[in-house]
Amino acid sequence: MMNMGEMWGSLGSAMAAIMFIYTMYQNYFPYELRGQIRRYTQKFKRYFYPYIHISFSEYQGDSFQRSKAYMAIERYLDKNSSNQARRLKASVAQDSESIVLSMQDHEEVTDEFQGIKLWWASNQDMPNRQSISFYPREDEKRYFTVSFHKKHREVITKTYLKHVLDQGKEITVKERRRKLYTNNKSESWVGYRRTMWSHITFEHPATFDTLAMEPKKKQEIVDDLINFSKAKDYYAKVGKAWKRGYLLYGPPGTGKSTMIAAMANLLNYDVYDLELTSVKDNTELRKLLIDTSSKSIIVIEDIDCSLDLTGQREKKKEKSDEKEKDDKESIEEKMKKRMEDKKSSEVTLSGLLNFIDGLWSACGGERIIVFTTNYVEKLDPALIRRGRMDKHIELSYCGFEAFKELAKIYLNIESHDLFGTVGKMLEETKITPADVAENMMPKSPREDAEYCLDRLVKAIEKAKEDARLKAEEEAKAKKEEEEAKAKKEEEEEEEKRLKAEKEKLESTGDNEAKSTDENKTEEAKENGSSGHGGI
Ligand SMILES: Nc1ncnc2c1ncn2[C@@H]1O[C@H](COP(=O)(O)OP(=O)(O)OP(=O)(O)O)[C@@H](O)[C@H]1O
Ligand SMILES: [Mg+2]
Repeated sequence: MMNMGEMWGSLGSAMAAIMFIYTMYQNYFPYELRGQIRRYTQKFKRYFYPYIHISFSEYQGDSFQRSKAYMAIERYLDKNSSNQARRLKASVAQDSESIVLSMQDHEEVTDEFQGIKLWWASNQDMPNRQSISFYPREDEKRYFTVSFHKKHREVITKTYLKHVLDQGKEITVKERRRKLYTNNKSESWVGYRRTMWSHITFEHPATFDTLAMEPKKKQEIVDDLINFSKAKDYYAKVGKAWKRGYLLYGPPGTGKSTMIAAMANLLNYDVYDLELTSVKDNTELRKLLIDTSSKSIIVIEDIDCSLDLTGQREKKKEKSDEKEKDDKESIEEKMKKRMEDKKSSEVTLSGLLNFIDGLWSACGGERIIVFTTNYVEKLDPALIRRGRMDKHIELSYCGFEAFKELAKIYLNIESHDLFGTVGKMLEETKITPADVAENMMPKSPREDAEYCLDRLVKAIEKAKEDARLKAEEEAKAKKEEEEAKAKKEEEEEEEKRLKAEKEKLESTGDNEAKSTDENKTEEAKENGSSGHGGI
């Protein structure tokens, strides 16, 4: 029989032996073999325990891209494992500024779902050191394994894994830096890297809080957007592609572009600013569309100028530009330019309609399409019918409600003696929120609320006066035009009258001459016959 002291002694030696083996294992055992050992231990375990293991590789098949599922699981586990795993690695995730902690290879963490316990392990297959590989994936075969009891197979495969992927994707979207894309001319689409779209980080500060418009209308738009972003299942149920079209229309400076930025910031979407004039034809348009990512806003600004159906602004501009260049450009150059212009404008209305609601637009899902225009009445009704452009939003001149919001944003005030005056003036005068904002923005610390409001009052007075003068000028021009028209009509009338008179005179002159001739002939006849008769 061992006494207590001996027992503690042998326990201590056993512990020391284990510690020794562990240290040897950690320090001297070849790293390459450790993974193998772990694998065999796992195999052994699997033999005895009724567990199911599902693994997700970092690279799938021949693809050079990391598997989306692997990346989603990585982000999901990062969030859930960093307080469980002991060995973590830190990195800066792509498109994100924050440091991401993720579990090291061969670490294991647990997760729980609807009361079911699961084990996630991150594994790495040992690289074959004998061969040198060009591709990273050949060298580092990483994969995640999830293990669970086989009685939960149904729940895990059908619900849990979807939950993990969705959550992972959501985390990625939340943490990423959003991008603002613009389309390149198709000449740069070839080569090693396809560059249909160029991008920069999207950092527009506009939000719906800083966008001044009638609060009720604003809330309605915000609700509409949030509703859309959460309605994946609803869209699937009713058999519609998960996209929504918004038409923003109104005069320049009323906040259309600002609203797009606010939409992107609200929903955390990327923005694709599509310049239609640099798209060659409908096929290119389709290619551009399928190269956009999900959770994005595709914007076509000034749609009335982009297509051939209208095109006032662009054409006017081109005409005046052309006039200036007229002397400098040779005829050949002009011809060449015209040919190019023609070539570059082959996007048709039907092409655009297909772009919006054709089959391709359903690929990828969760997209918002926004058109902006200053002249809604010029657009083809087919383009803006509901279903294509589901929501029409008018952004108009600054009303009192919008003014109050701007005063709060720019001057941090909710009331002032001058509010009444401004309110009354805004009812009578058309001034854009851009002008109101500009006048209310303090340009130096000395410019307080009173000073800025005073400046605004003067600006509205000036706008009113300008509008009055413009109206007067227009009325004068109209009157002059009408007078000129009336005068011209009068002159034409007079001319007609004179012509008719002349014709009448001529015809009477002719008749008289004719009748004189006839009389003479008659007389001659008579004389002749009497003469003859007299012989
Ligand atoms: N409703 C608004 N609330 C807050 N700021 C506004 C609003 N409307 C315009 N602004 C300000 O005016 C500036 C111009 O607005 P924006 O570019 O959005 O006008 P727009 O309607 O897109 O004009 P355009 O038709 O010429 O493109 C913005 O920088 C913004 O600060
Ligand atoms: Mg704009």
